[in-house]
This record gives sequence, C-alpha cells and structure tokens, in this order.
Amino acid sequence: MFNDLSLLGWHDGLAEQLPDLPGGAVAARVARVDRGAAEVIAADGTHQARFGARVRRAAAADPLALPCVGDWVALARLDLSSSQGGRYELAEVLPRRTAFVRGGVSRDSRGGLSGDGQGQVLAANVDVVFVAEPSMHATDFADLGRIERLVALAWESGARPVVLVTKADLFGDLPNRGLDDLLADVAAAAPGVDVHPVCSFTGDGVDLVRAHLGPSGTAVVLGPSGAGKSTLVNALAGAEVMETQQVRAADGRGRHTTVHRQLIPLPGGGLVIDTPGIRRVGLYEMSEGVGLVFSDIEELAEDCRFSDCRHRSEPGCAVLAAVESGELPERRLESWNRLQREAAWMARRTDARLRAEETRKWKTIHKQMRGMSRP
Ligand SMILES: Nc1nc2c(ncn2[C@@H]2O[C@H](COP(=O)(O)OP(=O)(O)OP(=O)(O)O)[C@@H](O)[C@H]2O)c(=O)[nH]1
Ligand SMILES: [Zn+2]
Repeated sequence: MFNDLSLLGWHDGLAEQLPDLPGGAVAARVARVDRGAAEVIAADGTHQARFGARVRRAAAADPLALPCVGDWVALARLDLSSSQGGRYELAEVLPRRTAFVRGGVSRDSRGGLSGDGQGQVLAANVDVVFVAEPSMHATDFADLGRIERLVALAWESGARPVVLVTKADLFGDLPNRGLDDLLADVAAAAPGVDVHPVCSFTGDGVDLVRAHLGPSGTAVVLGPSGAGKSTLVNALAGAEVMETQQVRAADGRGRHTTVHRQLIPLPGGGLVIDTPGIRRVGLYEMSEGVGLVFSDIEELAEDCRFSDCRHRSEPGCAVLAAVESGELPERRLESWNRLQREAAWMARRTDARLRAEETRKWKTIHKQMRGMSRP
C-alpha cells in the first residue's frame, strides 16, 4: 500500500524538521496511540511503532511530550534481524503546530506550552475546529454560552474555529424569530468566526463544511452529545465510518463500545480526528474549561470575601462589584453561571465506565514510564 503523505497534511516545512537518523528518518502521522506504541501512517503503509528511548525519556519528564493522535513523527528503521519486531521505531515527535491540551497546562510567555506534569495532549496539528451546536436541543434553542466556550477552547489550541449550527432542519421558524435570527445571535457570540447552518440528513451545508478542510486539512468536531457529530462525519465521509446514536439505540448496545478509527481520511480530501478524549474536551471536563475561558472572573473572584463565593448576592463579592462598575459585562457573568450549572449537570452524567477506562490507561502508562525512567 502506498499513501500520499501530502493528503495527510505533510508539507515542506515539516520535511525540514526531520532529524538525521542512521539509515534516514521516515515521516509518518500518528493515527492512534496505545501503551508505549502508536499506529502510524507512513508512505509505505500503516505500522505499529514502539516508542524509542528518546521519546520515552521525554515523556517521562513531561507527559505533553507523549505522542498523540495527529502528531507528525520521525520513524527510525529497525534492524529486521533483531528480535524487536516491527519495522520502525517512533524516534521523535516533530514540533506541533497546534495542540488540544487537557489539564495542568498553561501557555508560556513565548506562546509555547508548558506543562506542570499533569497535562495530556488530546490531538495535535488540528487546523480547523468545528464547533457543533444543534439549532434545537430537545426544546431549547442553541446554547450560545456553550458555543462561546468551545470556540475559546478552539482558539486556545491554535486551530481555527468554525461554528456549525447543526440539525438546522429542526428549527421551526417562530413568528418573530427565524433561523437567520438565531444565526445572527450565534455570530455575535463568536466574533470573527464563520457560522454555517448544516443539515446532515439533506446534506445542506455539508459542502461548505468540507470546503474548510481543503485538500489536506485536519479537523476535530466538538459539541455536546446529540449534536449530530457522528452523523456529520458520516456525511463528510460519504460512508458510515461512525456509529450514530440511532444505530446505538437500535441494536441496544451500550454507547462508546465501538473502537473506530481515530484519524479518519475523507474521500474529498482532509481528515477528521475523533477520540473519546476530544469528544469530551470542554464538556465533561468543563470545570477546567470554564476556568480557562473565564479567567477574568476567576481572577476577580480571588478578591471575594468568601472563598466559596458564588457571586450572586454575597457581601464583599468582587465579581458583582466589577459588574456594578462596568468592568465586567453582566452577560459574561450570566454566561459563567450557566456554564457552572451545565458543568455540574454534565459531571453527574459522565460515563463512569469510560472514566474508569481512561484512568486505567493512564495508570498503566505512568507505570510504564516509571519503569522506563529507572536506570
Ligand atoms: N433532524 C436532524 N437530526 C439529526 C441530524 N443530524 C443528526 N441527527 C440525529 O441526532 C441524533 C444524534 O446524532 P449523532 O450523530 O449520534 O450525535 P453525536 O453528536 O455524535 O452524539 P454523541 O456520540 O453522543 O456525542 C441522531 O438520532 C441523529 O439521527 C440532522 O441534520 N437533522
Ligand atoms: Zn464573589
């Protein structure tokens, strides 16, 4: 099998970053990460590549250095006669252009990422973040606060956000509020960001979504459960690459049970990264996300008289004082309040099994890394 790496996003700038390795470095993109190894796509096919010593050392010092889906890497050719198994070793992670990071990470003054040993990169080298928000969610209209936060997360990653108002067909025009009004509200909540209505059933708007990817762009789709993310990816792929809620309900199987590809190449060009971690970024782990996006409120809150101040009617509340003085827009505090409630609600319905699985995985990785860093 031969893969055209340029369709996976490879470009000359990356070629310059390839290290000198004995026998020559081979470029590849990470499609999936397992314990101590990654599934990588190289020009000559898909391989399982174990992490080399350098990668293991770097990851032991900083978990952010661990290869993740979307990474471009340099593979070293292995001596086939050795007992290692596998043809290549993952020798080095090339510098990331963008990264979705969860937990314990801040951008340093030079705009780079610096971890405190707790962070985890969920996806790398993402060009476009589609923020999917249904036009109607049960009986509610699209949630502007959620769009606001996911857009902020997207900017934070370094990628370009695009808001998709999904399930546009579900929006029944009211006498004084049509879809255009909703789109205008969404546009106001996400200044400078393209907003498109989409209906994955009829295909309306899907071409516009595809156009954002060009021949080789990489996207992730963020949004709440039921926003129609899987249905959209299937519409983009022109095939059932993702199991949708309907399918999951129809056969009675539990959700989140399928292991599908994490790096999905689209027939018209471009790729979509979809992992459980990316699906939940900023939704289940929202308390973190809220803090990140509403850092102005968190900062003000440090001056509240009570450390557990909820900024509603407490005496000595620095946040309310800032609203009073006009320093903080009231809408922003309302948005923050809504997100807090939503975060609490989401936390309650977090899939416990998935969480346990994730914890187990990371325990194993940490154990492995401890083992590796021992002399
Ligand atoms: N009316 C309408 N329904 C849609 C559309 N797209 C998806 N749906 C339905 O919405 C439901 C949820 O769709 P999914 O694609 O599974 O949603 P998801 O965002 O992947 O959900 P999670 O996997 O839980 O994160 C399914 O019953 C879909 O059939 C659309 O454009 N219009
Ligand atoms: Zn307060």
